[in-house]
Amino acid sequence: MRLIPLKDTAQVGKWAARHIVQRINAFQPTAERPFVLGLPTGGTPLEAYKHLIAMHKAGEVSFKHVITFNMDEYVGLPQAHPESYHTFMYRNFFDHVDIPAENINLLNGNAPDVDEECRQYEAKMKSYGKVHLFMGGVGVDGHIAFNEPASSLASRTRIKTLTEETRIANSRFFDGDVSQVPKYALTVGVGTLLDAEEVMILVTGRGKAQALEAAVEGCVNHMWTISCLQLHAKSVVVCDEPSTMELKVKTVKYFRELEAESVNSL
Ligand SMILES: O=P(O)(O)OC[C@H]1O[C@](O)(CO)[C@@H](O)[C@@H]1O
Repeated sequence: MRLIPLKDTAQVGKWAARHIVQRINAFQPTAERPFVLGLPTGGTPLEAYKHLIAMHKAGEVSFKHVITFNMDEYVGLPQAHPESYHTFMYRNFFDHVDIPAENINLLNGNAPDVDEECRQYEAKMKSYGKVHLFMGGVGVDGHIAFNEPASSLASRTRIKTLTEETRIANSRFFDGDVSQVPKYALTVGVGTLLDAEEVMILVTGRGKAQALEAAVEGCVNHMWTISCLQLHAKSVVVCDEPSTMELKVKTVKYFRELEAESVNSL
């Protein structure tokens, strides 16, 4: 695992965007051989999306031959709802870059048969071979995508019940009213994420400190599904200073020295 200890949210977003752009450009995608990118929603990746848009507008990257798969979507929320992950993605990213509509994949939380929807999503992902890079965030309770505590570390895309903690955390997007936050979501599984060639997780804010500790210093455990990163051959965690509050000083120092070149390049 790589841990990139940065100062603040702005640096985390910039580092993440630059990493994605480097990966896409090094891959030299074409229509026949597209780059497959997994994407999250939430407050954490907003800075990364802003930087990706800026880099696109500066001519540094094209998304013409990039296929995207989003991590998750609420169940039962109309697609056009301002807080659906569908709306989020178009508003914060897709509407501002050159990605063709047919390259965008989002789970349909209103599908008449959600199990079939999830099966088809996995099958479509597999049809491209693999996801080359999956970007994600982490929940306060350590969930990765919407794999809440005690999700199987072998899980695939499926419907999940959201915990009260997650619904309270996300109520900030629903006028602070928990009752408006959907109770269920469709989400890629932990196993789905582990199949990606590379997983990059962004962690910002004091509220995520315990989750970061579980990811980096804890044991692999289904109660903190973020800890699955320790099983991945190529995972990178990009974090800000407040989120490192629960890590040992020596852990942060170790990674700061190890990643000095990368951190100082910002
Ligand atoms: O970035 P936020 O808003 O704290 O959200 C955290 C988490 O919520 C989810 O976005 C739900 O998809 C998680 O995957 C994400 O990491």
